[in-house]
Amino acid sequence: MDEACMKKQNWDVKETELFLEILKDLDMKKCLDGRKVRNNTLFKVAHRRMTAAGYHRSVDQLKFRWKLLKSAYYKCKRSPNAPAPTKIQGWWRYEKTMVAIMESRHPLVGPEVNSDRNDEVTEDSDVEASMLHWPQSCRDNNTQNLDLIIKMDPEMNSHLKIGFIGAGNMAYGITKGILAGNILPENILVSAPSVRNLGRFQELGISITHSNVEVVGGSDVVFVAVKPHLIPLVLNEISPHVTDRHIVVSVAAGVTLATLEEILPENTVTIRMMPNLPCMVQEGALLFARGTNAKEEDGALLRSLLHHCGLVEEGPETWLDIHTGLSGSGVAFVYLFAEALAEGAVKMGMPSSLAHSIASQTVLGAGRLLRDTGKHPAQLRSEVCTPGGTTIYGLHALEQGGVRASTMSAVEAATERARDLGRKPAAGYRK
Ligand SMILES: NC(=O)C1=CN([C@@H]2O[C@H](COP(=O)(O)OP(=O)(O)OC[C@H]3O[C@@H](n4cnc5c(N)ncnc54)[C@H](O)[C@@H]3O)[C@@H](O)[C@H]2O)C=CC1
Ligand SMILES: O=C(O)[C@@H]1CCC=N1
Repeated sequence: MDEACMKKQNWDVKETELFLEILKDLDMKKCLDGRKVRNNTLFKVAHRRMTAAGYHRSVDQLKFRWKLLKSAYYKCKRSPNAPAPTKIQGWWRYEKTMVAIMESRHPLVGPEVNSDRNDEVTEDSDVEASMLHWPQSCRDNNTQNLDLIIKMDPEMNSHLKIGFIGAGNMAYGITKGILAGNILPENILVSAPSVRNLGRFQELGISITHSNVEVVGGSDVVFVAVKPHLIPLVLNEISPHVTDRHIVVSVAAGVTLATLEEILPENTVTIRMMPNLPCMVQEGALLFARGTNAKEEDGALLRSLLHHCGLVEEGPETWLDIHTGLSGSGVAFVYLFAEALAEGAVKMGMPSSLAHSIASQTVLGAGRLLRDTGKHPAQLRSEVCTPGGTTIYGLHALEQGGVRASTMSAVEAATERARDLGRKPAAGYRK
């Protein structure tokens, strides 16, 4: 719906009631102490929920409506016997919910907040002035912010429509992680040119299509999960259909935000992300960087959507290629090591299947201990090494084989390759 059309439409009772229920449900009282950007997050969540329910209002329109409602509330509070406020038709229908929202304010709210008592507004009032505020306590800690957002709205993403362009291993891994959260399969749509990879998505109850454009038309968050050399082709195809409703997330190795932004319409919210395959079992390691138009709340939304995939971190774009070497590809380096461990045991006489299952459990156990204790790997290594014992003999052999240097070189080579793909996306990339 275009903006001019939206502006002309008056709010009806059902729409206003839904809006207030959403604000009440989002526990607005927690957001009332002084931060514009947090406030935007709340209205953005409300916007997405309203859209999912079929009401197409912009974030600014929601803020303005809230401001009028708040103004009416204060008028009534000051003069209970005065005639009903005229700015909100049928005010009496909303009064109870407004009281419930306004009078359950969070104890953190300071005097600054009460300045909104002066909100005597007209239709021409400055929308920005109606900003709500977030608690000071969640200002500088991303994880805490995320937790708060999710806590505020455990259903935050449940109405979001998620699309995948490309139905390969990575799309499948991320999908499995997302489904472990509160997204239902019917809210996901996946496209690929052939049916070859789509069957396993169907088995999860996910809708499939051969049309990338259909995916964009039916999604709020669009993951582009095709091989890097196909990114320009796919983005050029979907570009005319991308709007400000969308967050476009590319997971393609090497492909830069600049490339995404160059092809997609101006102002598109883009995010570049590097996941890894263990998303499939909710043990992924994901790093993302936001594009020029992606706001902090877009990052928060992505984190909350993906937090069942595993560790989700945000960083500068320059780290994305490094993360590709460390973790995107690093998973394969660990598999190679696991395979070699098992082969060593086979060489010494153990049956292959037992050797492989013990190798995988060894990698899993070592990884969990490393992550859960937070200890440096060298510390844990020393805890395994008895002086003159077996481990130090084995470690010596590994060092003689240059395992440390070759592992570092592997991360370096994969990082450089990702950088190279970013410089010339089609260079030597094979399907
Ligand atoms: N496999 C991995 O472990 C990781 C992969 N990535 C990235 O994820 C992306 C996808 O990689 P994989 O899933 O491994 O590849 P894949 O080859 O398993 O999947 C690619 C998918 O794209 C589909 N496709 C091809 N042309 C298309 C088009 N024009 N429109 C829509 N779909 C099309 C294919 O049919 C296939 O389903 C790559 O860019 C890669 O760099 C990132 C991190 C880890
Ligand atoms: O090998 C690749 O290019 C992709 C990116 C990271 C893992 N797999």
